[in-house]
Amino acid sequence: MKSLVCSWRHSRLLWLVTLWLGVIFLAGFFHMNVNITSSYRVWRFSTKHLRPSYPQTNVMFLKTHKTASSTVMNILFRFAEKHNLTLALPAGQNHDLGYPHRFMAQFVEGFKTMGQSYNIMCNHMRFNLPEVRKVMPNTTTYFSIMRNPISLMESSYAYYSFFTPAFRRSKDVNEFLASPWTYYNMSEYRNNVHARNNMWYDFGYDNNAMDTEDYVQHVLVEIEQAFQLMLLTDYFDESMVLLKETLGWELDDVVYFKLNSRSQDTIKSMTPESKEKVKEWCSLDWKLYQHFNRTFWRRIQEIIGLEKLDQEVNLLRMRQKELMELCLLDPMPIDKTKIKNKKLKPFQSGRANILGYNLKEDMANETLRTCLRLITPELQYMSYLYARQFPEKNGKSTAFSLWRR
Ligand SMILES: Nc1ncnc2c1ncn2[C@@H]1O[C@H](COP(=O)(O)OS(=O)(=O)O)[C@@H](OP(=O)(O)O)[C@H]1O
Repeated sequence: MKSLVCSWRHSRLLWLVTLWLGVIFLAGFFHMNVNITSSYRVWRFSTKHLRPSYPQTNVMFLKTHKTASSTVMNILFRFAEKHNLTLALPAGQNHDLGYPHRFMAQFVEGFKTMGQSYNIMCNHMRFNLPEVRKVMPNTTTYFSIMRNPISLMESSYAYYSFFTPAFRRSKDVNEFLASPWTYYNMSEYRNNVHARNNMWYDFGYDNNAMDTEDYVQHVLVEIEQAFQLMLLTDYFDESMVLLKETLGWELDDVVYFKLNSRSQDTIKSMTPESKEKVKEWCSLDWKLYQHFNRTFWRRIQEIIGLEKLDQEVNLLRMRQKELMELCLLDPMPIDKTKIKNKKLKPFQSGRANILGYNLKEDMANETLRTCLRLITPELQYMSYLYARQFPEKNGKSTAFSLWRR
């Protein structure tokens, strides 16, 4: 009897131990599963950093203001033409996607009938992810560009000197920055977006918000989740190499001529005090820029490393030089008054004297097309592409028959 009880106790103990081991095993399994899932996420994320095996054609570029974004836009327009892609262009006579209002899907020409069948979106907008997602396919790569807020402020001041009330009231950028609250009125909110934390605003956030650690952290995380790549104006050529690698594009796809640049006499030198003041006055942009400057260089290390980056940048510059020699009459961008073909004059604004180009004469047809695409200012290029994509609609007011000769 004792042995029976004993063996019964034994088997109960055995059963309990088995159950216990089972529980530990299952817990371990689930724990491992969680780890597998999270490392899978990390793995999946990091494969995004590898060069895709075929060129990505679904691309959303948030065109921030005064950040070399028109040069990037020209690259995207040329790529769209080369691959016969569909652009998400501003509806009707508009030249941007509803800026300074938050983007809405209906700001895109043809959205109601075309739904998510666009490939490239790159006009100015105030970013609004849920609405952008209604227009762009799920496979879209999102990227944008940021500039050091100090030089950005100087550029914005010149370009928006008449448009932005805070700038209009001050004599120059140094006077404005010496006492910004004297000129900046919160009630003129939307007209003043270029005067304070303009990048923060373009990404869809409140450019007058309180700069607190939690808030900034929250926004940085949101932007990182929405955008796969952040470029830097201040390292434009390095950015082009990174863009080409991220999208699986060719070198020629990202070769460019600098667009929307200013004459030297409209560039104001900023005092050391003004430069320091920008970091405080635009502290949200300053933090944004610092953060994405760090992620930019980390990404360079991950994808190509500094040595290969140098080689690629050299190749890009050599090809750029080659094309400049092939296409351009003058070795540098020229004053607007010297542009022979008035249809190629870039849009002028404020105190900025925006430069342009003259093409060499007597080029063969195909070369002429290549060169024209490289120097065509954004409004003219957009009008041309709009007319091509929507031949049944009235063209945009700046429509030129550049390619019909
Ligand atoms: N490749 C390259 N590298 C560095 N900087 C460049 C490049 N292309 C354009 N730019 C400079 O970008 C400024 C114009 O920016 P945007 O085209 O974004 O302006 S706009 O918002 O579309 O009006 C304008 O800056 P400022 O000259 O300081 O005003 C351009 O000179």
